[in-house]
Amino acid sequence: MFLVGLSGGIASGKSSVVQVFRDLGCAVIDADAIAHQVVKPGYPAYHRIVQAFGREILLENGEINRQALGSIIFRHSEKRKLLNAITHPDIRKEMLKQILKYLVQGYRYVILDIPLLFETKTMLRFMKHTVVVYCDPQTQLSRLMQRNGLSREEAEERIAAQLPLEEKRQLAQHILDNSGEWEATRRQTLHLHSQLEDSLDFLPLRLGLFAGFVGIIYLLSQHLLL
Ligand SMILES: CC(C)(COP(=O)(O)OP(=O)(O)OC[C@H]1O[C@@H](n2cnc3c(N)ncnc32)[C@H](O)[C@@H]1O)[C@@H](O)C(=O)NCCC(=O)NCCS
Ligand SMILES: Nc1ncnc2c1ncn2[C@@H]1O[C@H](COP(=O)(O)OP(=O)(O)OP(=O)(O)O)[C@@H](O)[C@H]1O
Repeated sequence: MFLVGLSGGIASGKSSVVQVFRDLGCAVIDADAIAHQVVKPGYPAYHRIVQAFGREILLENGEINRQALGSIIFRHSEKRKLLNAITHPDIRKEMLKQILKYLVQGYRYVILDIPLLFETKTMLRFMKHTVVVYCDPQTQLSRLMQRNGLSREEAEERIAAQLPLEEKRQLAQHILDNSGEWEATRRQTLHLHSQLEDSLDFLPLRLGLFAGFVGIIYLLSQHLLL
């Protein structure tokens, strides 16, 4: 089994692309969804976050108010580092569990949607392929403002909390350009999917060729000996 690390910038279109892979039946691990899971009441990270950020970041039902926490951590880099230090080890453990689950289920590859893949680098070395979902800066800003109902300043703050998308683009093996119409991105995603599928055939093909070669040598040797 091999791992495919998929990343991008905030609101560049990662979740939309990942949905295409899901629809194709691929195994997908979503780091954002795991980040939401490991901070639920009762989980160890929940208590550490309440200790560090105070009860004012809680909703009435006791759950973490992610909107409130987000507005703190995207504004203050030291708070962001603190939240990352609390949550990232638990996120990594859960990702590892899910990788093992997919391995046992017999999937040949798993797509990991990790927004901070290139920032933290921890998971990077395990990826056979890396993919960046890119869009131009203006498109990213306007999609983020629209989706989250943010002012320009707030959206710029969130974009600045990550490595520039242009830099991520330079670091990835595969780029999906999501600056334009969705249909164009969907087509690129389908093409990438077939490339990944093809790379699956590589090992069985090599084994097949090797077995064929051994077989021919055997037959030739039998023929020559007779
Ligand atoms: C800040 C939080 C509370 C905001 O929650 P919310 O539901 O509003 O947003 P969501 O989780 O869907 O994240 C949206 C996007 O924000 C960006 N983002 C999230 N956390 C961070 C971070 N620590 N640094 C930079 N960008 C981040 C990512 O691009 C992500 O895709 C939440 O994202 C969080 O707990 N983040 C810390 C854990 C983390 O690093 N998650 C990223 C995946 S590893
Ligand atoms: N090609 C496109 N054309 C128009 N809108 C798009 C396109 N691709 C994505 N969007 C919209 O842009 C927004 C961001 O997309 P999406 O949620 O997939 O990004 P993301 O990278 O997963 O975001 P995050 O980093 O916050 O998790 C969504 O509202 C989505 O519907």
